[in-house]
Amino acid sequence: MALTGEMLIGATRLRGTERPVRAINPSTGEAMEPAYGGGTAAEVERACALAWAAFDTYRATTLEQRASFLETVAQELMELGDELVERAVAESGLPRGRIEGERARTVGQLRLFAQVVRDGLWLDARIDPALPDRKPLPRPDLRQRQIPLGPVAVFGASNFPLAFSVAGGDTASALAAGCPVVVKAHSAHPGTSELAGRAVQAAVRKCELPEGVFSMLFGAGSVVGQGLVADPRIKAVGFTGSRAGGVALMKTAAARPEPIPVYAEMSSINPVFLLPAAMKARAEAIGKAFVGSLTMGAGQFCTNPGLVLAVEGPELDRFVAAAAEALGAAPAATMLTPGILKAYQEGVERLSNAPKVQKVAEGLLHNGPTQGQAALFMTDAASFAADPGLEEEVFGAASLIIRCQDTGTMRDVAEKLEGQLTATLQMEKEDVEEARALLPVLERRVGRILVNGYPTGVEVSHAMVHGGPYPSTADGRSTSVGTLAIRRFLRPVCYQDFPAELLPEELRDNSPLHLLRLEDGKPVQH
Ligand SMILES: NC(=O)c1ccc[n+]([C@@H]2O[C@H](COP(=O)([O-])OP(=O)(O)OC[C@H]3O[C@@H](n4cnc5c(N)ncnc54)[C@H](O)[C@@H]3O)[C@@H](O)[C@H]2O)c1
Ligand SMILES: O=CCCC(=O)C(=O)O
Repeated sequence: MALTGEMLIGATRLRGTERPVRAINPSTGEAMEPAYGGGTAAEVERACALAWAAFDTYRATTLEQRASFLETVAQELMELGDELVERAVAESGLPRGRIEGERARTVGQLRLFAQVVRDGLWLDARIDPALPDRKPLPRPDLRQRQIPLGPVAVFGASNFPLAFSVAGGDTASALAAGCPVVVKAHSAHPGTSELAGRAVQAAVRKCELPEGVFSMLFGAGSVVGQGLVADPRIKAVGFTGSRAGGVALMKTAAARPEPIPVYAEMSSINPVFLLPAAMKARAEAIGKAFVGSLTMGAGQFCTNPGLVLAVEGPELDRFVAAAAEALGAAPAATMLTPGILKAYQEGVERLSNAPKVQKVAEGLLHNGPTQGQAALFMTDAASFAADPGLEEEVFGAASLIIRCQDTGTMRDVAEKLEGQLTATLQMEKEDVEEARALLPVLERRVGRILVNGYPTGVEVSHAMVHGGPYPSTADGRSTSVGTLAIRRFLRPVCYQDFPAELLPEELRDNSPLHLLRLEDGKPVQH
């Protein structure tokens, strides 16, 4: 498919007139064709108007129609074949195997949401039958279901050009909920975005849905991004990126005459707690595996383990020696964009110059135009507490070890950490009491707690939580990965004393949908 450099507004394609961007191949430094002109307020207006016009028709689609639409998007993505993979590799600098895995994850999550839509549990149908004879007051007939919020603005993320981008998790969950989507494509991978966007556009056409179910705009965050979030027809936002970007969108959304939810996934340093018996038993193995997780994808994961806590002593020395050896052999890796490399280098510089922080290892020297060199630092708990800057995410393969006097100090540090996506415990049976004591602190601070694993590599499933308290996300009550992500784009409506013919199918006494419903407080399968 020839790339055109055009935006997708409903069923049409349109060249943007604002300053064009070209993708830079980060492996070679070369600018790639075609140029992508940016959108203006007029295109934001058109995409939002179409999305709003499509909303009532789209949300009225049957469960089967909507599920089959999601499956068609997955199919269209797969039919792009190698072209999608090659373009994503070229635009991101990520290896082919990683992009192929990401494509499988992307189509897998679309198909998983299709199953979720079909089973209808997300409608959360509830019926409290009328109690006309109840004293002192009768109870009315009350029936509740979830409905979609309305059009959603989705910001493609730079670091997952497929799974967190145009047809990624935010788009899949919003479409599953019944919300039209307007994507603000990320300028780092415009060609990948065009291909994925055209796959979604083709699926809309094939499934005979209203054209406004999906649009995709290129352009500046200040024009297209801000314009979308401020538009009164947009009712929610999905975002993965920088803390500054996410916070700017939260402010715009909160300042609207009608504020809307922003589900922004921003910054997390994902602490790893090395408990004493685990360190005694396998400090070297932990050190080596930790470096594998730290350097995966040039460290450009929001789940990257950027902080390690352990009790000082010979076991920690063994861990540091093993990690330093592994890191010392880690090749420099291509980062997504020159801007992301620069931010990473500045972060490493900041840690290198911080008083009481010691560099314990660095990866192999870079030899490409956009390559980042891994780095490992160490400090003590008091110095960490004294310098809030040490807690800032360094997006890339850099991590900071905190030497603690004892496990109580590890808990004290945990207690003061900002909200995180994940926390990891490396532990043995003998560490159970220490882990038990840490658990309440971690539950208050993070969205996912892992034992004897590493946080990178998020499973797309029903029980997954990829979220956490601020600033890891804007709203810690949600997840952006896994089927629970659909809830972000829904809200409950209650129908009181409705005649049967006016009720939605899922709430009728003899519903043809055969859903599991909560009837008078009890689950009933029809
Ligand atoms: N935690 C994570 O998962 C994660 C992922 C990617 C990037 N980052 C961080 O973000 C930095 C920059 O990377 P990036 O370009 O991917 O993220 P970014 O936040 O700068 O941009 C993401 C998207 O948001 C838009 N945007 C940014 N600021 C905006 C604003 N004020 N108003 C409206 N729209 C705005 C951009 O145009 C882009 O489309 C990285 O160096 C890294 O620190 C973090
Ligand atoms: O970068 C954010 C997402 C991380 C992720 O999905 C993973 O670790 O698999």
